[in-house]
Amino acid sequence: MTRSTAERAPAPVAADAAPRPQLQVSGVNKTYQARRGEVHALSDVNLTIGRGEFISLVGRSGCGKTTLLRILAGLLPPTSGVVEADGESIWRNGKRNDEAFKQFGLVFQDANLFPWYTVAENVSLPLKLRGMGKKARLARAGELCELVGLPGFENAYPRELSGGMRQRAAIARALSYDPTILLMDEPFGALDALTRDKMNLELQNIHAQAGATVVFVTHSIPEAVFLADRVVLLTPRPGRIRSVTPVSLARPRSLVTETSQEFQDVVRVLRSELDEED
Ligand SMILES: Nc1ncnc2c1ncn2[C@@H]1O[C@H](COP(=O)(O)OP(=O)(O)OP(=O)(O)O)[C@@H](O)[C@H]1O
Repeated sequence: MTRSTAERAPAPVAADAAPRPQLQVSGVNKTYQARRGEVHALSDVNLTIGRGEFISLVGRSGCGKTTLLRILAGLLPPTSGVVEADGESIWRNGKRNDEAFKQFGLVFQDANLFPWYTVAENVSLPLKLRGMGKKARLARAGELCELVGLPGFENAYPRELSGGMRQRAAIARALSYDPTILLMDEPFGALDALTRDKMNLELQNIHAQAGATVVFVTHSIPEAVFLADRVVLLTPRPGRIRSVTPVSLARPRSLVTETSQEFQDVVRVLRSELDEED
């Protein structure tokens, strides 16, 4: 296992070298103006994310995970620094580049489904907003329900679904317009342990099929390691990248993977890094 600390933005590459990374975070800082004074939430964050890569973001409460994800998601401007998707800057002078954000899908801890819409209507809502006709978008919703493990629930209402099923519908909705980048903020944080295990297995399959790049925020180190190609550990006050740990466990991973020595070694290293902060 090779590891790097506080990854820096790479040097520019020649035109004929490897393709450009999908997401590039360079020198990002974020300071909030709070009543108790300034909060330096992120300090000099540098990260390069490849196409199709699965990145888990972990760290103690308050280390800036959500702040970083919200900056990537176009919901919060950085105080300084650059974020690029496919070489396009997604923030310009504090203003969002809406064109660049069309390729992003977002999933949060709360599924945020509209209770008066069926699953299919919720899942296909982004397609409606993009002007797709009803027949085509409901057909697409059917495919997505299949993909996320909700076949036969197209006409159910959110109140008829379990928490895990609602999160599946939220993932299907985020995938409806084929985003190339999926940003997920503790999507399974409110689920019980067994459902969470199941959702992790399914997310792995969805990621393999949809091929999107994923940035996944979690408090759970085992969950982070199970899902990720690389785990990014943030430390607080101010939030900065402490380490980037590649996870080379073979895919597809199963629950048996978690009993392997390699899995447990990676989890132990990350836990001990967190403990060093105490
Ligand atoms: N709107 C805000 N105004 C002022 N300070 C904020 C605001 N949002 C976050 N912060 C502060 O910025 C820091 C990073 O917060 P953030 O929510 O990004 O951390 P986190 O790692 O996602 O935490 P958690 O794991 O608890 O969700 C914290 O010190 C937090 O108090």
